Amino acid sequence: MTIIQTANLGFPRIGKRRELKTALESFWSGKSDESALRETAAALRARNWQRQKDLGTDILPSNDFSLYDHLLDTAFMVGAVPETHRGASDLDTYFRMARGAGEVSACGHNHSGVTALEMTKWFNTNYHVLLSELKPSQTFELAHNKPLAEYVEAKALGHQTRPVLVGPVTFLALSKPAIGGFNTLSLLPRLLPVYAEVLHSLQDAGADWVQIDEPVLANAPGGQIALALTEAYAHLVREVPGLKLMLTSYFDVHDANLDLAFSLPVAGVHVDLTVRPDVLEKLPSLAGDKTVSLGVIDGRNIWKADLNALLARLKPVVSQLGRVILAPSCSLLHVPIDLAQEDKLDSDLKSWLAFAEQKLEELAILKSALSGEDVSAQLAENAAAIAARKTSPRIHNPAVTERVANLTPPMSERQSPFAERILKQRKRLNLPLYPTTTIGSFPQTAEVRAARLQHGKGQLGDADYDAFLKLETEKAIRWQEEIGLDVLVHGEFERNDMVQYFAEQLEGYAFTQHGWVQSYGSRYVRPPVIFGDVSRPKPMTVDWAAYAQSLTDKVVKGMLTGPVTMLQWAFVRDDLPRGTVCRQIALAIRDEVLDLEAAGIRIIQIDEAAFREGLPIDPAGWPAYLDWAVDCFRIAAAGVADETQIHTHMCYSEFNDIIRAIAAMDADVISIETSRSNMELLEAFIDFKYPNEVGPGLYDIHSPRVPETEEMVRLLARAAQRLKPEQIWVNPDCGLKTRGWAETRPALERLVEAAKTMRANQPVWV
Ligand SMILES: Nc1nc2c(c(=O)[nH]1)N[C@@H](CNc1ccc(C(=O)N[C@@H](CCC(=O)N[C@@H](CCC(=O)N[C@@H](CCC(=O)O)C(=O)O)C(=O)O)C(=O)O)cc1)CN2
Ligand code: MET
Ligand SMILES: [Zn+2]
Repeated sequence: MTIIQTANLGFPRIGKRRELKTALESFWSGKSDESALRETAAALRARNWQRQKDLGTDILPSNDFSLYDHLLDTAFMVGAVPETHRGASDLDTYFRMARGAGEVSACGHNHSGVTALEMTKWFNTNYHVLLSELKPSQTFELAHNKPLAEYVEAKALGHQTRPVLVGPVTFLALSKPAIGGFNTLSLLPRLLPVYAEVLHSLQDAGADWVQIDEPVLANAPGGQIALALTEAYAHLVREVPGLKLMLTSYFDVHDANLDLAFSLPVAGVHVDLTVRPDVLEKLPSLAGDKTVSLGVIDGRNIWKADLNALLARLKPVVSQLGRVILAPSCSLLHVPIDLAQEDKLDSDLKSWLAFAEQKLEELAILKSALSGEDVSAQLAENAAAIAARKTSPRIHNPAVTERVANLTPPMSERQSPFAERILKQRKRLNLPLYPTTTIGSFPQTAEVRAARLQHGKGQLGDADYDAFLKLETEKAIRWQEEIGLDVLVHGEFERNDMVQYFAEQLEGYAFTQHGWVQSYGSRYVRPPVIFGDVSRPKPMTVDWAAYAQSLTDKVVKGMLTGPVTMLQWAFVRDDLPRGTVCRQIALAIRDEVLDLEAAGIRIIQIDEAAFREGLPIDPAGWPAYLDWAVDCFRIAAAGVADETQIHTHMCYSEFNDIIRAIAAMDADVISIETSRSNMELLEAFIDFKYPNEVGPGLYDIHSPRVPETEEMVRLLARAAQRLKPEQIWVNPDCGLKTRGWAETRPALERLVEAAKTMRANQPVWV
């Protein structure tokens, strides 16, 4: 008889009503103290444990909570704290690492100037982790035993938990080497004793299992990862005998790494079977005496699982295994908490969905069914919902299917090659060398958000809200004119989020009221749900763009979110290939682009912030993805005349390996992030002889720090050594929505100065 248990790998931290965001932002603004923040955090943890238990979860995670980010917690645990970031208290230090520090004074200078750690995407998700910078002389110590504290806290509440740690290899692999040529994995021997100490303390406190997450197992084998994993787990199992380790992979697992994971001396291995369903049948032969944890419920999407289909596949495998754990594929951090809060969702659609809590219920039903209990009623209900969704007429729009089927290659082609188009554009736009612009959004101030909230609640009428937004837009236009920016933006004041705003105006999408998912720190998003064929009933941005353009003689850029990003930052239907869904969106954006052009908008920016994030983790899947992703962008952009200039924007620009695809998108101008890497990211563009124009981001908008003019001139000069001057645009590295005006004003004034300095210093022959 197989022993079957359910487990969760991690529960969302933010609270059903974003209690963590409220508590953090109140603490940061000085409105509440550390004890209030800690109290909210403890209440959230207590509630989460109890709730998971009530939903039938046998194995509860602890240390899955974080005040900001779990990778930062790991750095903090092992004492990887830069001297420069030490603050008045531990918590102060922690937040200085997360957010940087230093008030911007009236003169716009940041006098203490502690910069935040670099952020990067957590594999292919929209969650960001903070990267520690490690030097060859780095040492580690057990500085903060948070895993123990949270284990003990749960125990005092009557819960035996399975603490969660980011594994030592993943931590090192995601750290930044402080000097070139240094491999952070070489620090493993110094790190392992600290991990052993943590594990010992957990064992002494009563833990029998610990979950160690090594999502690096998803990466293609290479470097020294396999060696490091072998060394790490030999060491930890030897040093802490008797404590069982559940080695956890998720998001994907490379075949060679699967064999490796099962060859390590750990007691259990977790596999994400939603990304690798084919692994299920291999498990009985791989398992040996290990406990396998089956990641069967999708932790990245919000569709109800087909429980009957799952059971049919699970039954024969489970009977061959001595002990199995049923689990979500990954931490539930990436999905909203509770569907029951959504009282405005259409009831059909709602019956097709499962959020974190509902996913745990699904696990409990699976366990009961596999244990021979009668859950026929629940299974019948699930079958009915799955069948209803498959056959619902609401998800199909024959006109959309037909339009996608009728796409032809010319629809992805601009009229003329870049070299010809650019001449026509220069003539029409008449911009100076080193044209200055911004990425689109201006500060979403408390006032702007409050007006939107009031409008949503019906307390501010449509006309008043519209008048308010028009005034904000006009002020932004006037100010841009005043400081001398060349290409203006309307400021995006009317938008809640760059994806949600468009999704709300498209058919085929649905929205939640409370479906928040953490993106980084206290910044959350509410990913829309693509449930049906996507189409655009009417123009979405034309009125705002035309209004802004009517205020000025300068060029105002139209601002759109591209199809790949619209797809990537949504919960996407799983009954069509992603490439097909993306083509539907691309056609909707194409219509918008053409309407903007017809309304006299001369530059149209199509943001593809999530373009890189959409790459499959396994490079074997890259060509197929890039093929449709590039085509979708081109479908969206290519309908315009040569004279209309198409811009795109990408943040997190690790471009070296996909520069060909970036060039193939054939945007006339691309703005990218390069400021934190001192223009090194431009290397890809130079090596490739990138032909089109580029706006290398001159300063990091994620920090309140205001750069000096000279700093931006220096960066521009570096860019000018790498690209032709007439290729270069001058802009920040992303939108300014999370910033305040206090730092935005001086930063952009200096950016304009920097461009002027560059123009003045041009050799005459240019
Ligand atoms: N989807 C998405 N992913 C992205 C980005 C992005 O812009 N969008 N940018 C990159 C970085 N990630 C980010 C993620 C979120 C935010 C962000 O600013 N989020 C806002 C929410 C944005 C939003 O949806 N705002 C709504 C709802 C705002 C809100 O919470 N209103 C309050 C009341 C108003 C208030 O006092 O704030 C409420 O409803 O209770 C609106 O403005 O209408 C936040 O957490 O605060 C920024 C960057 C990568 N991924
Ligand atoms: C995350 S990319 C942001 C692009 C958008 N146009 C903005 O400026 O906010
Ligand atoms: Zn950006």
